[in-house]
Amino acid sequence: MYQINEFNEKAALDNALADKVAALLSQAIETKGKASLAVSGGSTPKGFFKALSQKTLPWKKVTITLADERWVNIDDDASNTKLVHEHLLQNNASEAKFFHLKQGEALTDETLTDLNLAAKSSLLPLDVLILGMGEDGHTASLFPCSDEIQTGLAQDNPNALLKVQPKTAPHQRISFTFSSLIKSEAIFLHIAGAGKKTVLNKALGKQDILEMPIRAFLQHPQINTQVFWAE
Ligand SMILES: O=C(O)[C@H](O)[C@@H](O)[C@H](O)[C@H](O)COP(=O)(O)O
Repeated sequence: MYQINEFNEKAALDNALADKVAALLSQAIETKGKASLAVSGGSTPKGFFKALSQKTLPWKKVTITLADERWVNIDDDASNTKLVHEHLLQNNASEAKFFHLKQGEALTDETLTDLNLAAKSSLLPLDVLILGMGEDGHTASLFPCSDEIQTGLAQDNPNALLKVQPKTAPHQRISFTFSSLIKSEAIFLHIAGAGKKTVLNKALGKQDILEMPIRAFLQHPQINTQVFWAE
């Protein structure tokens, strides 16, 4: 299921999403003493990150991570870790903890196993998940072009994370699996621009999740993905 929340301009969208996420994180902290948030990279979220970073909440009790990461050095401009440190882990949110997906030099099977164990024990299920969407309907690093897409979307995949080698985007990736992301308490799809609305309408028009992986979230019968969109 999904619900579309439309805004007249991106600043209003970013502020509304930041308000909503701040409230959900505060609620999780009140309920269980901690909260976890996974965000996506790309160009869309910078304004949202800045707005969220300025919110007043017990940030020391929040752990932030990424829905996916490019396996590059964290000082590389392509790094989502760099993006989050420069735009979200600032201001009040600088007190939050960060769970690094990019750990070590090579993404070896051993590294992946260690990350899976750590994510499952200290992070999952997520309280709040912010997804982006590419023009091809990928989300996180669940790319339709990748050989790993069926594994990445498998509802019974016991793993939290997987390696992905997209064919239409640069860099080896590490991504949370659909099976781990769909268990998030609250899921948002954050998109902006007319082009992304066209992609969203295409995603809503058919069922094939291998063609457009974002469909696996939008058409899930129990999970209500909140789409936040502005022109
Ligand atoms: O690592 C990444 O690139 C993201 O996690 C990816 O899933 C992103 O959210 C979409 O590609 C949308 O990116 P834009 O916001 O740049 O359109």
